[in-house]
Amino acid sequence: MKTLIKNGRVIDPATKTDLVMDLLIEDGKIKAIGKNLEVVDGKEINATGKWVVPGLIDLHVHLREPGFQHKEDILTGSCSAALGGFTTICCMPNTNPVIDSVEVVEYIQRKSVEAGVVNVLPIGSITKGQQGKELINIQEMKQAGVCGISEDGKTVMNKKLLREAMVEAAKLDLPIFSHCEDHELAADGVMHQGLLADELGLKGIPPEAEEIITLRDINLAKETCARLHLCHVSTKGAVGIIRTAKLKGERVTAEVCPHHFTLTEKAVVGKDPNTKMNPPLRGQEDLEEIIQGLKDGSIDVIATDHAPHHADEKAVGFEKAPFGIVGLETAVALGVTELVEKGILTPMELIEKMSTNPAKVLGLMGGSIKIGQRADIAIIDPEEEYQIDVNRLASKGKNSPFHGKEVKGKVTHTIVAGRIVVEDGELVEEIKVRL
Ligand SMILES: NC(=O)N[C@@H](CC(=O)O)C(=O)O
Ligand SMILES: [Zn+2]
Ligand SMILES: [Zn+2]
Repeated sequence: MKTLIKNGRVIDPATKTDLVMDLLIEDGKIKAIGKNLEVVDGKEINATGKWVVPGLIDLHVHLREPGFQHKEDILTGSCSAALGGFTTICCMPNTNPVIDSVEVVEYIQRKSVEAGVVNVLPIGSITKGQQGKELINIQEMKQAGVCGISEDGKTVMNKKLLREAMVEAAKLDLPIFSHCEDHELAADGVMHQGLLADELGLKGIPPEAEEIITLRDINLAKETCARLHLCHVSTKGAVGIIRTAKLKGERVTAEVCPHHFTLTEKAVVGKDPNTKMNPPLRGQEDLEEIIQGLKDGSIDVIATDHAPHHADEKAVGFEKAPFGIVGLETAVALGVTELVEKGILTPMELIEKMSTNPAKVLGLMGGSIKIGQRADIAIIDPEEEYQIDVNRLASKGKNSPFHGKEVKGKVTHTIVAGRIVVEDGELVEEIKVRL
């Protein structure tokens, strides 16, 4: 099977390539890159005016299976990822059962291979059942194939236990994905703490809840030589802490989510439960610092924190609704619209944060376009304008604050190991029929 992508703007941050070229895929691998390539017995994709980029990698996805398939399952989540241009996704362990055993890791691996859409890499929990009491068997989980460990949704509040986990993870060279939230300070807050929360009569989550744990985890990682990756950074102070740590040469990486560089707490005014997520939408100064962090490299990665919930679960009012919004199918559009169009990041910098840097965090090949490598590729039309419509998402979750938003930038093709899974902005027929 051969596929020739003609005349696309090939953007590869790994080799600093940004040139209009052709790309030939053969037997699942990148066979050639250059001008005027031809194929006699294959498929041709006209990519004129489009970006041809390494398949996007999302370090932060909630697939909800096992246990919460009414919110999402491995197949629908994988389809949502493919439509978003992602060829590899890492799934968080807050499932039921939690990803704390080899059986659950193998279940997810089997189901994602059966789904056959994108690469799915499970993230193990740090403690058994995410109960914060007893460490999982990290070595056994690494052997089973987890790409990292995380307590996402929670923080390991016991510092000694976390330190032990870091020591073990460092030995195994396994990254720790840290959800930074001091449980006592965040308590029963539902939005960013401040004047607006007071006005709306809603309990606030103070920025210090994130910053104290960010600092704690950086300190522990420094001492244990653990590979620390900070999830969904949302505050000005946290960006500052990360910047300082990096200046001191500490080995820490950090991600932000599209909603945190697009919206502020002002979006919460109508108390739409689809503006409720953890960490919450913050203030204008926080958003500006996140953008500065993206620009100056303090923030390495853009991850979605795709957190689907059922409409009925969200329809119980802002205060009671669960935290989380979907993100896989809107990330590229928000990146193009909010960052590239506004001159904050170049197209190459955007792709670096959505593919090359996530691959580095995982210590994986990929995140680049090199001859001989597995052909995980996305094609993006940066000029296509449209309105986000949650009813068209492949995800079971329709919980997005971006319904109706005018955006620019659409994923037209996603190719996983040489196989086209998304074509002209839609899942290919053989996958669609299984939904
Ligand atoms: N981000 C969220 O608001 N929710 C996530 C948990 C998390 O990422 O902390 C979820 O699992 O729903
Ligand atoms: Zn989290
Ligand atoms: Zn999460």
